[in-house]
Amino acid sequence: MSLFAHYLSLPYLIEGVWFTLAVTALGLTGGLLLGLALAAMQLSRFWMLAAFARGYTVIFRGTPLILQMVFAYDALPQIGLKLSAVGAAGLALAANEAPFIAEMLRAGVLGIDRGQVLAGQALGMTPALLMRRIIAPQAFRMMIPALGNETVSALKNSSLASVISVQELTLRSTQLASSTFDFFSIFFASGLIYLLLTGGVSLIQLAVEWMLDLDRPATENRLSRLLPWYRAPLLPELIDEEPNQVTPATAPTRPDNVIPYTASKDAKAARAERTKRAETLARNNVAVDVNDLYKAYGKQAVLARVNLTVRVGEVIALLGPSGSGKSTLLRCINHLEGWDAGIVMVGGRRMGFSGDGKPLSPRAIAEERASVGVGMVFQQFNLFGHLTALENVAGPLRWVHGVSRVDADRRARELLERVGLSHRAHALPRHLSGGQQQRVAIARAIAPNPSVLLLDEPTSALDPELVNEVLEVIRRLAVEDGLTMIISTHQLRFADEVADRVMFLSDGNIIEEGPAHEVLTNPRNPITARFLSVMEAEKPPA
Ligand SMILES: Nc1ncnc2c1ncn2[C@@H]1O[C@H](COP(=O)(O)OP(=O)(O)OP(=O)(O)O)[C@@H](O)[C@H]1O
Repeated sequence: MSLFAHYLSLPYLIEGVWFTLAVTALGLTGGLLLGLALAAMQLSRFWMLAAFARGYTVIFRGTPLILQMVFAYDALPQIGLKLSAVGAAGLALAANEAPFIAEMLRAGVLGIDRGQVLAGQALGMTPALLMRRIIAPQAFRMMIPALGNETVSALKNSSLASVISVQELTLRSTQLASSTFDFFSIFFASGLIYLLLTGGVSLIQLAVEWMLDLDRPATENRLSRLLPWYRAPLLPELIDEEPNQVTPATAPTRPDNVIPYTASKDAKAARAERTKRAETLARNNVAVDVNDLYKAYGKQAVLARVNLTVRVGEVIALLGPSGSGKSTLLRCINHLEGWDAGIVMVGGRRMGFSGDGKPLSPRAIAEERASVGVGMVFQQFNLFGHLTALENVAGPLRWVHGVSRVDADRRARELLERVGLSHRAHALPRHLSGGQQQRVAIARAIAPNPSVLLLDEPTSALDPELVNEVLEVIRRLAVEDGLTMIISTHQLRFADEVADRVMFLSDGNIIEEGPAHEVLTNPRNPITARFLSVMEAEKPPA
Protein backbone atom coordinates (compact mmCIF):
# COMPACT_ATOMS: atom_id res chain seq x y z
CA MET A 1 0.00 0.00 0.00
CA SER A 2 2.80 2.36 0.91
CA LEU A 3 4.48 1.53 -2.43
CA PHE A 4 1.21 2.28 -4.22
CA ALA A 5 1.00 5.69 -2.50
CA HIS A 6 4.66 6.26 -3.33
CA TYR A 7 4.07 5.67 -7.07
CA LEU A 8 0.99 7.86 -7.04
CA SER A 9 3.08 10.87 -6.09
CA LEU A 10 6.27 9.88 -7.88
CA PRO A 11 7.57 12.91 -9.85
CA TYR A 12 8.62 10.61 -12.73
CA LEU A 13 4.99 9.52 -13.24
CA ILE A 14 3.54 12.98 -12.50
CA GLU A 15 5.76 14.40 -15.24
CA GLY A 16 4.32 11.72 -17.53
CA VAL A 17 0.86 13.10 -16.75
CA TRP A 18 1.92 16.47 -18.17
CA PHE A 19 2.94 14.82 -21.45
CA THR A 20 -0.38 12.97 -21.50
CA LEU A 21 -2.26 16.21 -20.97
CA ALA A 22 -0.17 18.03 -23.58
CA VAL A 23 -0.88 15.42 -26.27
CA THR A 24 -4.58 15.35 -25.32
CA ALA A 25 -4.88 19.13 -25.36
CA LEU A 26 -3.16 19.39 -28.76
CA GLY A 27 -5.31 16.58 -30.15
CA LEU A 28 -8.59 18.01 -28.87
CA THR A 29 -7.91 21.63 -29.81
CA GLY A 30 -6.68 20.69 -33.27
CA GLY A 31 -9.49 18.15 -33.63
CA LEU A 32 -12.10 20.75 -32.69
CA LEU A 33 -10.79 23.33 -35.17
CA LEU A 34 -10.37 20.80 -37.97
CA GLY A 35 -13.72 19.20 -37.04
CA LEU A 36 -15.45 22.58 -37.30
CA ALA A 37 -13.97 23.09 -40.77
CA LEU A 38 -14.96 19.56 -41.85
CA ALA A 39 -18.52 19.95 -40.52
CA ALA A 40 -18.90 23.32 -42.29
CA MET A 41 -17.62 21.75 -45.52
CA GLN A 42 -20.03 18.84 -45.26
CA LEU A 43 -22.96 21.16 -44.61
CA SER A 44 -21.97 23.59 -47.37
CA ARG A 45 -23.87 24.02 -50.63
CA PHE A 46 -20.69 23.27 -52.63
CA TRP A 47 -20.52 19.57 -53.37
CA MET A 48 -16.74 19.62 -53.97
CA LEU A 49 -16.13 20.77 -50.39
CA ALA A 50 -18.60 18.24 -49.03
CA ALA A 51 -16.97 15.44 -51.07
CA PHE A 52 -13.50 16.41 -49.85
CA ALA A 53 -14.63 16.38 -46.21
CA ARG A 54 -16.34 13.02 -46.68
CA GLY A 55 -13.18 11.55 -48.24
CA TYR A 56 -11.10 12.84 -45.33
CA THR A 57 -13.55 11.31 -42.86
CA VAL A 58 -13.42 7.91 -44.57
CA ILE A 59 -9.60 7.85 -44.52
CA PHE A 60 -8.92 9.11 -41.00
CA ARG A 61 -11.79 7.32 -39.34
CA GLY A 62 -10.93 4.11 -41.11
CA THR A 63 -7.23 3.81 -40.24
CA PRO A 64 -5.70 3.07 -36.81
CA LEU A 65 -4.50 5.99 -34.71
CA ILE A 66 -1.27 4.17 -33.90
CA LEU A 67 -0.44 4.05 -37.63
CA GLN A 68 -1.25 7.75 -37.99
CA MET A 69 1.10 8.57 -35.09
CA VAL A 70 3.95 6.57 -36.57
CA PHE A 71 3.27 8.20 -39.93
CA ALA A 72 3.35 11.73 -38.43
CA TYR A 73 6.60 11.01 -36.58
CA ASP A 74 8.53 8.88 -39.07
CA ALA A 75 7.10 9.58 -42.55
CA LEU A 76 6.46 13.33 -42.46
CA PRO A 77 10.18 14.18 -41.93
CA GLN A 78 10.81 12.53 -45.31
CA ILE A 79 8.86 15.35 -46.93
CA GLY A 80 10.60 17.95 -44.81
CA LEU A 81 8.09 18.19 -41.95
CA LYS A 82 10.00 17.31 -38.79
CA LEU A 83 7.96 17.48 -35.60
CA SER A 84 8.82 16.76 -31.98
CA ALA A 85 7.37 13.50 -30.62
CA VAL A 86 4.69 15.43 -28.68
CA GLY A 87 3.90 17.57 -31.76
CA ALA A 88 3.61 14.51 -34.02
CA ALA A 89 1.38 12.69 -31.50
CA GLY A 90 -0.79 15.80 -31.06
CA LEU A 91 -1.10 16.24 -34.83
CA ALA A 92 -2.05 12.61 -35.40
CA LEU A 93 -4.57 12.70 -32.53
CA ALA A 94 -6.08 15.94 -33.92
CA ALA A 95 -6.34 14.48 -37.43
CA ASN A 96 -7.97 11.37 -35.99
CA GLU A 97 -10.37 13.19 -33.65
CA ALA A 98 -11.49 15.71 -36.30
CA PRO A 99 -13.86 13.44 -38.27
CA PHE A 100 -15.52 12.20 -35.06
CA ILE A 101 -15.95 15.75 -33.78
CA ALA A 102 -17.18 16.87 -37.22
CA GLU A 103 -19.85 14.17 -37.19
CA MET A 104 -20.96 15.27 -33.72
CA LEU A 105 -21.17 18.88 -34.84
CA ARG A 106 -23.06 17.90 -37.97
CA ALA A 107 -25.50 15.76 -35.98
CA GLY A 108 -26.02 18.67 -33.55
CA VAL A 109 -26.77 21.12 -36.38
CA LEU A 110 -29.03 18.71 -38.27
CA GLY A 111 -30.80 17.86 -35.02
CA ILE A 112 -32.21 21.36 -34.70
CA ASP A 113 -35.88 21.43 -35.60
CA ARG A 114 -36.27 22.55 -39.21
CA GLY A 115 -39.25 24.67 -38.17
CA GLN A 116 -37.02 26.92 -36.06
CA VAL A 117 -34.71 27.42 -39.02
CA LEU A 118 -37.69 28.36 -41.22
CA ALA A 119 -38.95 30.75 -38.54
CA GLY A 120 -35.52 32.40 -38.31
CA GLN A 121 -35.39 32.77 -42.07
CA ALA A 122 -38.89 34.20 -42.13
CA LEU A 123 -37.80 36.78 -39.57
CA GLY A 124 -35.03 37.93 -41.91
CA MET A 125 -32.08 36.21 -40.26
CA THR A 126 -29.08 35.65 -42.52
CA PRO A 127 -27.58 32.13 -42.55
CA ALA A 128 -24.67 33.29 -40.34
CA LEU A 129 -26.99 34.94 -37.81
CA LEU A 130 -29.20 31.86 -37.73
CA MET A 131 -26.18 29.69 -37.04
CA ARG A 132 -24.87 31.97 -34.29
CA ARG A 133 -28.09 32.76 -32.47
CA ILE A 134 -30.38 29.80 -33.05
CA ILE A 135 -28.60 26.69 -34.28
CA ALA A 136 -25.19 26.75 -32.56
CA PRO A 137 -26.41 27.44 -28.99
CA GLN A 138 -28.91 24.58 -29.16
CA ALA A 139 -26.60 22.22 -31.04
CA PHE A 140 -23.77 22.87 -28.57
CA ARG A 141 -26.02 22.04 -25.63
CA MET A 142 -27.02 18.75 -27.26
CA MET A 143 -23.40 17.89 -28.05
CA ILE A 144 -21.97 18.24 -24.55
CA PRO A 145 -22.35 14.56 -23.52
CA ALA A 146 -20.79 13.41 -26.80
CA LEU A 147 -17.98 15.96 -26.44
CA GLY A 148 -17.35 14.68 -22.90
CA ASN A 149 -17.06 11.15 -24.29
CA GLU A 150 -14.70 12.28 -27.00
CA THR A 151 -12.47 14.06 -24.46
CA VAL A 152 -12.22 10.93 -22.32
CA SER A 153 -11.49 8.84 -25.38
CA ALA A 154 -8.77 11.31 -26.55
CA LEU A 155 -7.19 11.20 -23.10
CA LYS A 156 -6.98 7.43 -23.20
CA ASN A 157 -5.87 7.37 -26.84
CA SER A 158 -2.98 9.66 -25.98
CA SER A 159 -1.34 6.57 -24.43
CA LEU A 160 -0.70 5.34 -27.98
CA ALA A 161 1.88 8.12 -28.25
CA SER A 162 4.17 5.77 -26.33
CA VAL A 163 4.93 4.04 -29.67
CA ILE A 164 6.76 7.15 -30.84
CA SER A 165 8.51 7.53 -27.49
CA VAL A 166 6.47 10.37 -26.05
CA GLN A 167 7.25 10.22 -22.34
CA GLU A 168 3.59 10.10 -21.34
CA LEU A 169 2.09 8.27 -18.41
CA THR A 170 1.68 4.81 -19.97
CA LEU A 171 5.24 4.71 -21.36
CA ARG A 172 6.73 5.88 -18.07
CA SER A 173 4.65 3.34 -16.11
CA THR A 174 5.87 0.53 -18.37
CA GLN A 175 9.48 1.70 -18.13
CA LEU A 176 9.24 1.92 -14.36
CA ALA A 177 7.63 -1.50 -14.06
CA SER A 178 10.28 -3.09 -16.31
CA SER A 179 13.04 -1.79 -14.09
CA THR A 180 11.42 -2.45 -10.68
CA PHE A 181 9.24 -5.50 -11.50
CA ASP A 182 6.63 -3.91 -9.21
CA PHE A 183 3.94 -4.33 -11.86
CA PHE A 184 0.86 -4.34 -9.58
CA SER A 185 1.57 -1.18 -7.60
CA ILE A 186 2.77 0.80 -10.62
CA PHE A 187 -0.07 -0.16 -12.95
CA PHE A 188 -2.67 0.37 -10.19
CA ALA A 189 -1.20 3.81 -9.47
CA SER A 190 -1.10 4.64 -13.16
CA GLY A 191 -4.68 3.40 -13.64
CA LEU A 192 -5.86 5.51 -10.70
CA ILE A 193 -4.20 8.61 -12.19
CA TYR A 194 -6.02 7.98 -15.49
CA LEU A 195 -9.26 7.57 -13.52
CA LEU A 196 -8.69 10.86 -11.72
CA LEU A 197 -8.09 12.60 -15.05
CA THR A 198 -11.18 11.12 -16.72
CA GLY A 199 -13.16 11.79 -13.53
CA GLY A 200 -12.11 15.44 -13.81
CA VAL A 201 -13.41 15.51 -17.39
CA SER A 202 -16.74 14.07 -16.21
CA LEU A 203 -16.99 16.73 -13.51
CA ILE A 204 -16.30 19.51 -16.03
CA GLN A 205 -18.94 17.99 -18.30
CA LEU A 206 -21.49 17.95 -15.47
CA ALA A 207 -20.66 21.56 -14.56
CA VAL A 208 -21.10 22.74 -18.17
CA GLU A 209 -24.38 20.82 -18.46
CA TRP A 210 -25.58 22.44 -15.25
CA MET A 211 -24.55 25.92 -16.45
CA LEU A 212 -26.42 25.49 -19.71
CA ASP A 213 -29.47 23.79 -18.23
CA LEU A 214 -32.40 25.80 -19.49
CA ASP A 215 -34.63 24.70 -16.63
CA ARG A 216 -32.28 26.21 -14.07
CA PRO A 217 -33.49 29.63 -12.89
CA ALA A 218 -31.62 32.33 -14.79
CA THR A 219 -28.90 34.12 -12.88
CA GLU A 220 -27.41 37.51 -13.38
CA ASN A 221 -23.66 37.60 -13.83
CA ARG A 222 -21.25 39.09 -16.31
CA LEU A 223 -20.32 35.80 -17.93
CA SER A 224 -23.89 34.66 -18.53
CA ARG A 225 -24.70 38.02 -20.15
CA LEU A 226 -22.15 37.22 -22.88
CA LEU A 227 -23.76 33.90 -23.78
CA PRO A 228 -26.08 33.85 -26.80
CA TRP A 229 -28.77 32.09 -24.75
CA TYR A 230 -28.64 34.67 -21.96
CA ARG A 231 -31.87 34.99 -20.01
CA ALA A 232 -32.49 37.88 -17.67
CA PRO A 233 -33.61 36.69 -14.23
CA LEU A 234 -37.31 36.73 -13.54
CA LEU A 235 -38.49 40.05 -12.22
CA PRO A 236 -40.12 39.56 -8.79
CA GLU A 237 -43.22 41.52 -9.75
CA LEU A 238 -43.90 39.17 -12.64
CA ILE A 239 -43.69 35.91 -10.75
CA ASP A 240 -47.03 35.96 -8.97
CA GLU A 241 -48.92 38.12 -11.36
CA GLU A 242 -52.34 36.88 -12.38
CA PRO A 243 -52.68 35.76 -15.98
CA ASN A 244 -53.81 38.62 -18.19
CA GLN A 245 -56.85 38.34 -20.31
CA VAL A 246 -56.30 38.92 -23.99
CA THR A 247 -56.46 42.69 -23.71
CA PRO A 248 -57.18 45.29 -26.35
CA ALA A 249 -54.33 46.68 -28.37
CA THR A 250 -52.24 49.31 -26.68
CA ALA A 251 -51.14 50.96 -29.87
CA PRO A 252 -52.98 49.91 -32.98
CA THR A 253 -51.07 50.61 -36.15
CA ARG A 254 -54.01 50.64 -38.51
CA PRO A 255 -53.37 52.42 -41.82
CA ASP A 256 -55.58 55.52 -42.12
CA ASN A 257 -57.32 54.31 -45.24
CA VAL A 258 -58.58 51.05 -43.75
CA ILE A 259 -62.01 50.95 -42.20
CA PRO A 260 -62.24 48.67 -39.20
CA TYR A 261 -65.30 46.54 -39.16
CA THR A 262 -67.23 46.07 -36.01
CA ALA A 263 -69.14 42.89 -35.55
CA SER A 264 -72.64 44.12 -36.23
CA LYS A 265 -75.60 42.09 -35.06
CA ASP A 266 -77.82 43.39 -37.81
CA ALA A 267 -77.16 41.31 -40.97
CA LYS A 268 -78.19 44.11 -43.30
CA ALA A 269 -75.94 46.64 -41.58
CA ALA A 270 -73.11 44.12 -41.58
CA ARG A 271 -73.48 43.59 -45.32
CA ALA A 272 -73.47 47.33 -45.94
CA GLU A 273 -70.40 47.68 -43.79
CA ARG A 274 -68.60 44.94 -45.67
CA THR A 275 -69.47 46.45 -49.04
CA LYS A 276 -68.16 49.82 -47.90
CA ARG A 277 -64.96 48.21 -46.61
CA ALA A 278 -64.49 46.29 -49.87
CA GLU A 279 -64.84 49.51 -51.87
CA THR A 280 -62.21 51.21 -49.73
CA LEU A 281 -59.83 48.27 -49.93
CA ALA A 282 -60.16 48.15 -53.71
CA ARG A 283 -58.65 51.64 -53.85
CA ASN A 284 -55.67 50.72 -51.69
CA ASN A 285 -52.22 49.95 -53.03
CA VAL A 286 -51.30 46.40 -53.89
CA ALA A 287 -49.48 44.70 -51.01
CA VAL A 288 -48.86 41.30 -52.58
CA ASP A 289 -49.01 40.42 -56.25
CA VAL A 290 -48.51 36.84 -57.38
CA ASN A 291 -48.36 36.31 -61.13
CA ASP A 292 -48.54 32.94 -62.87
CA LEU A 293 -46.77 31.19 -60.03
CA TYR A 294 -45.78 27.68 -61.00
CA LYS A 295 -44.06 25.19 -58.73
CA ALA A 296 -43.62 21.47 -59.09
CA TYR A 297 -42.07 18.76 -56.92
CA GLY A 298 -40.74 16.36 -59.55
CA LYS A 299 -43.63 15.86 -61.95
CA GLN A 300 -46.30 16.96 -59.47
CA ALA A 301 -47.39 20.56 -60.02
CA VAL A 302 -48.12 21.90 -56.54
CA LEU A 303 -48.90 25.43 -57.72
CA ALA A 304 -50.24 25.55 -61.26
CA ARG A 305 -50.03 29.13 -62.49
CA VAL A 306 -51.53 30.81 -59.45
CA ASN A 307 -52.52 34.48 -59.62
CA LEU A 308 -53.32 36.49 -56.54
CA THR A 309 -53.53 40.18 -55.72
CA VAL A 310 -53.87 41.39 -52.15
CA ARG A 311 -54.49 45.04 -51.30
CA VAL A 312 -53.13 46.87 -48.28
CA GLY A 313 -55.34 46.14 -45.27
CA GLU A 314 -57.06 43.20 -46.91
CA VAL A 315 -57.51 39.87 -45.14
CA ILE A 316 -57.50 36.82 -47.40
CA ALA A 317 -58.50 33.36 -46.24
CA LEU A 318 -56.93 30.52 -48.19
CA LEU A 319 -59.12 27.46 -48.07
CA GLY A 320 -58.72 24.09 -49.65
CA PRO A 321 -58.28 20.43 -48.93
CA SER A 322 -55.10 19.09 -47.42
CA GLY A 323 -52.32 18.99 -50.00
CA SER A 324 -53.91 21.61 -52.25
CA GLY A 325 -50.84 23.87 -52.01
CA LYS A 326 -51.83 26.48 -49.37
CA SER A 327 -48.64 26.21 -47.31
CA THR A 328 -46.48 26.12 -50.43
CA LEU A 329 -48.12 29.29 -51.73
CA LEU A 330 -47.52 31.10 -48.44
CA ARG A 331 -43.90 29.96 -48.28
CA CYS A 332 -43.32 31.13 -51.86
CA ILE A 333 -44.64 34.60 -51.01
CA ASN A 334 -41.97 34.84 -48.32
CA HIS A 335 -39.43 33.12 -50.57
CA LEU A 336 -38.91 30.37 -48.01
CA GLU A 337 -39.53 28.13 -50.99
CA GLY A 338 -38.19 28.57 -54.51
CA TRP A 339 -40.47 28.21 -57.54
CA ASP A 340 -40.15 27.27 -61.19
CA ALA A 341 -41.92 30.12 -62.99
CA GLY A 342 -43.85 33.28 -62.21
CA ILE A 343 -43.29 36.45 -60.26
CA VAL A 344 -44.00 37.34 -56.65
CA MET A 345 -44.06 41.03 -55.74
CA VAL A 346 -44.40 42.24 -52.17
CA GLY A 347 -44.68 45.97 -51.52
CA GLY A 348 -43.65 46.55 -55.15
CA ARG A 349 -40.41 44.53 -54.76
CA ARG A 350 -39.77 41.38 -56.77
CA MET A 351 -39.02 38.84 -54.06
CA GLY A 352 -35.82 36.86 -54.44
CA PHE A 353 -34.41 38.69 -57.45
CA SER A 354 -32.24 41.75 -57.92
CA GLY A 355 -33.25 44.69 -60.08
CA ASP A 356 -31.62 43.11 -63.15
CA GLY A 357 -33.51 39.81 -62.61
CA LYS A 358 -30.65 37.80 -61.10
CA PRO A 359 -31.49 35.47 -58.18
CA LEU A 360 -30.35 36.84 -54.83
CA SER A 361 -27.97 35.02 -52.48
CA PRO A 362 -29.46 33.52 -49.28
CA ARG A 363 -28.00 36.42 -47.32
CA ALA A 364 -29.50 39.03 -49.67
CA ILE A 365 -32.88 37.26 -49.58
CA ALA A 366 -32.78 37.39 -45.77
CA GLU A 367 -32.06 41.12 -45.86
CA GLU A 368 -34.85 41.60 -48.38
CA ARG A 369 -37.33 39.73 -46.15
CA ALA A 370 -36.39 41.97 -43.24
CA SER A 371 -36.71 45.19 -45.21
CA VAL A 372 -39.89 44.29 -47.14
CA GLY A 373 -41.50 43.08 -43.91
CA VAL A 374 -43.34 39.81 -44.44
CA GLY A 375 -44.15 38.20 -41.12
CA MET A 376 -45.01 34.54 -40.91
CA VAL A 377 -46.81 32.41 -38.36
CA PHE A 378 -46.47 28.65 -38.65
CA GLN A 379 -48.74 25.74 -37.89
CA GLN A 380 -46.24 24.26 -35.40
CA PHE A 381 -45.42 27.65 -33.74
CA ASN A 382 -41.66 27.18 -34.35
CA LEU A 383 -40.55 29.21 -31.34
CA PHE A 384 -36.83 29.17 -30.62
CA GLY A 385 -36.63 26.47 -27.97
CA HIS A 386 -33.68 27.88 -26.03
CA LEU A 387 -35.10 31.39 -25.68
CA THR A 388 -37.79 32.68 -23.36
CA ALA A 389 -41.02 34.12 -24.73
CA LEU A 390 -39.60 37.62 -24.26
CA GLU A 391 -36.32 36.78 -26.01
CA ASN A 392 -38.19 35.08 -28.86
CA VAL A 393 -39.82 38.44 -29.57
CA ALA A 394 -37.02 40.84 -28.59
CA GLY A 395 -34.05 38.84 -29.94
CA PRO A 396 -34.87 39.09 -33.66
CA LEU A 397 -35.64 42.80 -33.24
CA ARG A 398 -32.10 43.37 -31.93
CA TRP A 399 -30.24 40.99 -34.22
CA VAL A 400 -32.08 41.65 -37.49
CA HIS A 401 -33.34 45.20 -37.12
CA GLY A 402 -30.63 46.66 -34.89
CA VAL A 403 -33.12 47.80 -32.21
CA SER A 404 -31.47 48.55 -28.85
CA ARG A 405 -31.90 46.05 -26.00
CA VAL A 406 -34.06 48.47 -24.01
CA ASP A 407 -36.37 49.29 -26.92
CA ALA A 408 -36.57 45.67 -28.06
CA ASP A 409 -37.49 44.53 -24.55
CA ARG A 410 -40.07 47.27 -24.24
CA ARG A 411 -41.66 46.34 -27.57
CA ALA A 412 -41.61 42.65 -26.67
CA ARG A 413 -43.28 43.33 -23.31
CA GLU A 414 -45.95 45.46 -24.98
CA LEU A 415 -46.72 42.76 -27.49
CA LEU A 416 -46.73 39.96 -24.92
CA GLU A 417 -49.15 42.00 -22.87
CA ARG A 418 -51.24 42.49 -25.92
CA VAL A 419 -51.51 38.76 -26.55
CA GLY A 420 -52.24 38.23 -22.85
CA LEU A 421 -48.91 36.70 -21.92
CA SER A 422 -46.96 39.31 -19.98
CA HIS A 423 -47.00 37.01 -16.94
CA ARG A 424 -45.23 34.30 -19.00
CA ALA A 425 -42.55 36.57 -20.50
CA HIS A 426 -39.72 34.55 -18.99
CA ALA A 427 -41.11 31.12 -19.70
CA LEU A 428 -39.41 28.80 -22.16
CA PRO A 429 -41.55 27.61 -25.07
CA ARG A 430 -41.69 24.09 -23.64
CA HIS A 431 -43.32 25.45 -20.50
CA LEU A 432 -46.12 27.10 -22.46
CA SER A 433 -49.33 25.56 -23.77
CA GLY A 434 -49.79 25.28 -27.54
CA GLY A 435 -52.12 28.27 -27.57
CA GLN A 436 -49.67 30.36 -25.56
CA GLN A 437 -46.81 29.36 -27.85
CA GLN A 438 -48.79 30.39 -30.89
CA ARG A 439 -49.62 33.74 -29.28
CA VAL A 440 -45.91 34.33 -28.63
CA ALA A 441 -45.23 33.35 -32.24
CA ILE A 442 -47.77 35.93 -33.41
CA ALA A 443 -46.19 38.59 -31.16
CA ARG A 444 -42.78 37.69 -32.62
CA ALA A 445 -44.06 37.92 -36.20
CA ILE A 446 -45.71 41.32 -35.75
CA ALA A 447 -42.92 42.82 -33.62
CA PRO A 448 -41.04 44.38 -36.57
CA ASN A 449 -44.33 45.89 -37.92
CA PRO A 450 -44.54 43.72 -41.05
CA SER A 451 -46.38 45.04 -44.08
CA VAL A 452 -47.96 41.62 -44.62
CA LEU A 453 -48.59 38.77 -42.20
CA LEU A 454 -48.82 35.22 -43.53
CA LEU A 455 -50.46 32.67 -41.24
CA ASP A 456 -50.17 29.03 -42.15
CA GLU A 457 -52.99 27.13 -40.44
CA PRO A 458 -52.24 28.88 -37.15
CA THR A 459 -54.73 26.83 -35.13
CA SER A 460 -54.65 23.38 -36.65
CA ALA A 461 -51.99 22.04 -34.24
CA LEU A 462 -53.99 23.20 -31.22
CA ASP A 463 -56.39 21.37 -28.96
CA PRO A 464 -59.95 22.59 -29.62
CA GLU A 465 -60.18 24.51 -26.34
CA LEU A 466 -57.07 26.53 -27.23
CA VAL A 467 -58.16 27.51 -30.74
CA ASN A 468 -60.26 30.50 -29.71
CA GLU A 469 -57.54 32.27 -27.75
CA VAL A 470 -55.36 32.33 -30.86
CA LEU A 471 -58.20 33.25 -33.24
CA GLU A 472 -59.08 36.15 -30.94
CA VAL A 473 -55.56 37.56 -31.26
CA ILE A 474 -55.64 37.23 -35.05
CA ARG A 475 -59.13 38.70 -35.20
CA ARG A 476 -57.89 41.80 -33.38
CA LEU A 477 -54.94 42.20 -35.71
CA ALA A 478 -57.38 42.32 -38.60
CA VAL A 479 -60.12 44.34 -36.98
CA GLU A 480 -58.13 46.82 -34.90
CA ASP A 481 -54.84 47.11 -36.74
CA GLY A 482 -55.99 46.63 -40.30
CA LEU A 483 -52.98 44.41 -40.90
CA THR A 484 -52.74 42.89 -44.36
CA MET A 485 -53.03 39.15 -43.83
CA ILE A 486 -53.17 35.94 -45.82
CA ILE A 487 -54.41 33.10 -43.63
CA SER A 488 -54.55 29.49 -44.58
CA THR A 489 -57.23 28.00 -42.36
CA HIS A 490 -59.92 25.39 -41.95
CA GLN A 491 -61.87 27.63 -39.54
CA LEU A 492 -64.79 28.60 -41.76
CA ARG A 493 -66.67 30.71 -39.22
CA PHE A 494 -63.51 32.62 -38.48
CA ALA A 495 -62.84 33.10 -42.21
CA ASP A 496 -66.36 34.39 -42.66
CA GLU A 497 -66.06 36.83 -39.81
CA VAL A 498 -62.57 38.15 -40.46
CA ALA A 499 -61.65 37.66 -44.12
CA ASP A 500 -62.54 40.11 -46.85
CA ARG A 501 -62.03 37.52 -49.54
CA VAL A 502 -61.78 33.77 -49.65
CA MET A 503 -59.64 31.92 -52.17
CA PHE A 504 -60.24 28.25 -52.64
CA LEU A 505 -57.28 26.17 -53.76
CA SER A 506 -57.58 22.73 -55.26
CA ASP A 507 -54.66 20.81 -56.74
CA GLY A 508 -52.57 23.97 -56.96
CA ASN A 509 -55.25 26.05 -58.72
CA ILE A 510 -57.40 28.83 -57.31
CA ILE A 511 -60.70 27.45 -58.46
CA GLU A 512 -62.94 29.98 -56.73
CA GLU A 513 -62.51 33.35 -55.10
CA GLY A 514 -64.74 36.15 -53.96
CA PRO A 515 -66.16 37.98 -50.95
CA ALA A 516 -65.81 35.68 -47.95
CA HIS A 517 -69.48 35.41 -46.98
CA GLU A 518 -70.57 34.88 -50.58
CA VAL A 519 -68.13 32.04 -51.29
CA LEU A 520 -68.73 30.38 -47.93
CA THR A 521 -72.51 30.46 -48.08
CA ASN A 522 -73.10 30.21 -51.79
CA PRO A 523 -70.16 28.49 -53.54
CA ARG A 524 -70.30 28.28 -57.32
CA ASN A 525 -67.69 25.61 -57.91
CA PRO A 526 -68.83 22.04 -57.11
CA ILE A 527 -65.43 21.23 -55.50
CA THR A 528 -65.78 24.19 -53.14
CA ALA A 529 -69.37 23.18 -52.40
CA ARG A 530 -68.32 19.61 -51.64
CA PHE A 531 -65.50 20.77 -49.35
CA LEU A 532 -67.82 23.14 -47.49
CA SER A 533 -70.48 20.47 -47.07
CA VAL A 534 -67.87 18.12 -45.56
CA MET A 535 -66.96 20.91 -43.17
CA GLU A 536 -70.68 21.55 -42.54
CA ALA A 537 -70.31 21.80 -38.79
CA GLU A 538 -67.95 24.73 -39.27
CA LYS A 539 -69.90 26.47 -42.00
CA PRO A 540 -71.31 29.91 -41.17
CA PRO A 541 -75.09 30.40 -41.16
CA ALA A 542 -76.37 31.69 -44.54
N1 LIG B 1 -40.70 19.16 -49.90
C1 LIG B 1 -41.65 18.53 -50.60
N2 LIG B 1 -41.33 17.54 -51.47
C2 LIG B 1 -42.27 16.93 -52.20
N3 LIG B 1 -43.58 17.23 -52.15
C3 LIG B 1 -43.96 18.19 -51.30
C4 LIG B 1 -43.03 18.89 -50.48
N4 LIG B 1 -43.71 19.81 -49.75
C5 LIG B 1 -45.00 19.68 -50.08
N5 LIG B 1 -45.16 18.70 -51.02
C6 LIG B 1 -46.41 18.30 -51.65
O1 LIG B 1 -47.00 19.46 -52.17
C7 LIG B 1 -48.40 19.39 -52.05
C8 LIG B 1 -48.92 20.67 -51.39
O2 LIG B 1 -48.46 20.68 -50.05
P1 LIG B 1 -48.87 21.86 -49.07
O3 LIG B 1 -48.22 21.58 -47.77
O4 LIG B 1 -48.60 23.16 -49.72
O5 LIG B 1 -50.45 21.64 -48.98
P2 LIG B 1 -51.49 22.29 -47.97
O6 LIG B 1 -52.66 22.67 -48.79
O7 LIG B 1 -50.84 23.36 -47.18
O8 LIG B 1 -51.81 21.04 -47.06
P3 LIG B 1 -52.21 21.02 -45.49
O9 LIG B 1 -53.55 21.71 -45.37
O10 LIG B 1 -52.30 19.57 -45.15
O11 LIG B 1 -51.11 21.73 -44.76
C9 LIG B 1 -48.72 18.13 -51.28
O12 LIG B 1 -49.11 17.14 -52.21
C10 LIG B 1 -47.41 17.75 -50.64
O13 LIG B 1 -47.31 16.36 -50.53
